[in-house]
Amino acid sequence: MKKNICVLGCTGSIGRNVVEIVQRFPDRYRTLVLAAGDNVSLLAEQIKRLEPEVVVVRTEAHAMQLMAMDCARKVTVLFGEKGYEAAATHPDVDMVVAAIVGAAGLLPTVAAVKAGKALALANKESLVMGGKLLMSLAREKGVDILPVDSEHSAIFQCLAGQRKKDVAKLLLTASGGPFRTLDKKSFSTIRPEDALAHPTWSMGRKISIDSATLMNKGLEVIEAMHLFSVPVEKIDVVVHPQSIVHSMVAFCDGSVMAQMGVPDMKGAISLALSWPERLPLDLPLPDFSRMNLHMEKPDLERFPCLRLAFEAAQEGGIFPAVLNAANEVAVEAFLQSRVSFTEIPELITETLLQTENRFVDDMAELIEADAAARVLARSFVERS
Ligand SMILES: NC(=O)C1=CN([C@@H]2O[C@H](COP(=O)(O)OP(=O)(O)OC[C@H]3O[C@@H](n4cnc5c(N)ncnc54)[C@H](OP(=O)(O)O)[C@@H]3O)[C@@H](O)[C@H]2O)C=CC1
Ligand SMILES: CC(=O)[C@@H](O)[C@H](O)COP(=O)(O)O
Ligand SMILES: [Mn+2]
Repeated sequence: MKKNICVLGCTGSIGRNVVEIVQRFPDRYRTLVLAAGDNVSLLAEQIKRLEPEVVVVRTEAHAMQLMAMDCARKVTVLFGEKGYEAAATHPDVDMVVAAIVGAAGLLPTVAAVKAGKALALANKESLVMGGKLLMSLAREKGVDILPVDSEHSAIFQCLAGQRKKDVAKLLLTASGGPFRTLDKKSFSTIRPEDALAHPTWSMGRKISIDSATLMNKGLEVIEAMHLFSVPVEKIDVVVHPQSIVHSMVAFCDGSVMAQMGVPDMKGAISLALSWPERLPLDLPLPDFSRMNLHMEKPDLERFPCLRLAFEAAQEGGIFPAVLNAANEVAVEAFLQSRVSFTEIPELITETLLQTENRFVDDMAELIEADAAARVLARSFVERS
């Protein structure tokens, strides 16, 4: 039987890869629901190719624009928060791929879990913000969360068939980003186009900047804590510029398992769609005969975002959500050239310092904390 899929964030870097895989395996998958943000023209193309029943866009104006197009005649067009929720909970959908970027992905992801849908999770921000709540909801609903993030997919694969009590450490690999070897004195002159040029992966704009500051790895540490129920003390980051080892797990007997492959997200995405099966993707194998795999320690002094994320993970409460919100504001401001590269961690630090931490037990409080952190962070952008 075909698996009916809803792709949240179908027009993004992850979403386009999902669409490619679905088109390649039409006997296995059908995209019943496609949810984009603002890219109406790409969504229109995807509608022609995939013939979904339902599509969602961010605004009513986008929905009107789409409905005026020939390709959307037979499609139900929805928009906004209610639209994403309807998409994620559509009764005929078997699996939701959560690939909206940032905090905007939280509510549809929660809706999918509440509706008991299998979840292929790319949107790491939802776990950073509300990991405890989301994971306990998933347990309550018996929902399988299949990680799409390459490191978490790697760890998931290394853990398969292992006993949790035998795990000594999760070792998350980081490429180190485009400035791994750059002198700290030059950091203040980094331009958005320099930071967007990721050395190994092709990804959306926000995550590319996060990789350049190493905040991506910080967010991934928090994501791993929740996904694998492991305390932060059992998670290490290893810089590995070639991005061939996607991550590793060390066990109590000193054995270390690594998952490897070329840096192409189709591997992790297809595994989340097909687990426990594997699809014949024909990706090239890494050329080990020419490779000298390099690993080194992360430099927390040049990349303070990673340190901030470790600290927020240790603090818990609303701090990871505040860190995430401030980071989203800072990255957006950096992309608009309103703050410099070195001001990104400064702005996050200021936001955390001005926030009193507290522990919350519902999503509404978490969203309130996110909103308050954004107001603070934006005020720092205005001042800078
Ligand atoms: N790219 C990668 O290789 C990896 C990504 N991830 C994670 O996956 C997620 C997606 O990343 P990526 O694909 O790179 O991001 P992109 O920026 O390429 O795509 C983001 C997607 O989200 C949609 N979107 C943006 N804002 C909103 C909003 N407010 N409401 C609804 N939809 C919105 C966009 O729509 P539109 O374009 O139509 O406006 C687009 O479809 C992120 O959380 C990222 O951290 C994790 C591992 C690897
Ligand atoms: C592909 C993927 O999973 C990204 O999150 C990737 O890890 C980014 O690279 P960095 O290791 O540079 O953050
Ligand atoms: Mn990753």
